[in-house]
Amino acid sequence: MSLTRLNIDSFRNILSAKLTLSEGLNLIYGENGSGKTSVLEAIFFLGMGRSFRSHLSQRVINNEQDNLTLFAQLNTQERTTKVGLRRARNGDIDVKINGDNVKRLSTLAETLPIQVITPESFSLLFEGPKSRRQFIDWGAFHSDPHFHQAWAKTRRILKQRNQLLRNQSSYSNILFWDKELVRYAEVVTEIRNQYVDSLNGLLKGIITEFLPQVDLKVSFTRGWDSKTEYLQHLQNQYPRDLASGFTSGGPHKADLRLRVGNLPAQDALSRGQLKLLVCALRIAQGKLLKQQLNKNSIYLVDDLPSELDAKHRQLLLKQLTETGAQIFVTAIDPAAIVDSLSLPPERMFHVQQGKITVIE
Ligand SMILES: Nc1ncnc2c1ncn2[C@@H]1O[C@H](COP(=O)(O)OP(=O)(O)OP(=O)(O)O)[C@@H](O)[C@H]1O
Repeated sequence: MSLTRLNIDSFRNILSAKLTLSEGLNLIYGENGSGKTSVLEAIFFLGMGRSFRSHLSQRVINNEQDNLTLFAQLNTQERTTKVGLRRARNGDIDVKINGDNVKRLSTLAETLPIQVITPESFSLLFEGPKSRRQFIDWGAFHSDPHFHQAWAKTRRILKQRNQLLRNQSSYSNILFWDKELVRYAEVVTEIRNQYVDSLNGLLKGIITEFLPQVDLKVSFTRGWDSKTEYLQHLQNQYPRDLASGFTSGGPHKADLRLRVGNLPAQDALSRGQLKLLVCALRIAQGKLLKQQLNKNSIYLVDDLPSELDAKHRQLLLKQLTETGAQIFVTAIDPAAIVDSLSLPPERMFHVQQGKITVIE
């Protein structure tokens, strides 16, 4: 799976670009503020309907325009898919796949499995469990078609339950919802657990190459006491939940634990090593998707050279290219990437003040 064409209109400082892409490595280079990250962000926006940089989608629309439009042609072995997205400043969003309107944005995500590695990816390890949960859920979503609905139901019921708690409802009123909650929470937890298990196998090999001295342990915690059935847990916690107005334990508290020896990974590793760990996790996800569904991810790697020495830059590029995935990397100095590759990148783009030229 790869993007063969990408049209960007009115996205950040890119007014108009029509790009023919390589199915292998695409290098995007240019000065600070030229628009390199915006190209990656546009691809992500097309796949996810949102930005990886800003929660406010209207920020990505060019300041002088009212709408942005993105279009891509996606090739798999079997077919060509055309994906288009238009986002207006008033919040309206139109998504089309092969000319047909698409209602659920998850349809887009299924079509485009995108992996992002940015300098902010460290948040995967630092920013509490939410981003680690999102990491697991990226894989759970792609590896099991039941995940999306079960997780959406779980969140809906949790919201309902919290409302009842805030209304001081008796447990007999809440019990009905708890039984429903348990049904979906078990599906979510089982898929997540299996996913982390499968990932672990692949991760070991990658870590051995990237961080050979590091004794990394990755484990999944489901979000409530490991020895108690969820229904029992909810019942036990009811008085406390009633006082806080919030369901304290459950799949909304699941986490991925990353430990080196006896320490959390972020306390044991340097910044460069953390970057490699994040890359290893993302590469393992891509490899697993390929193994499970024969689907390639698309990698967006912003500012690849930063924090890495030449040897690790080389290793990372080698591992990324070995996934067989389409890769977009940005760098200020193209030599930092070109010199780390045995073959030149398949395509190079130079970005200057939002204008993109292909380097032949
Ligand atoms: N909505 C917008 N409309 C117009 N220009 C914008 C908008 N949002 C951001 N910009 C500008 O777009 C430019 C592109 O920024 P971008 O982050 O893509 O650059 P970059 O090449 O990745 O830079 P760096 O190397 O510093 O990370 C910035 O100069 C920014 O000020």
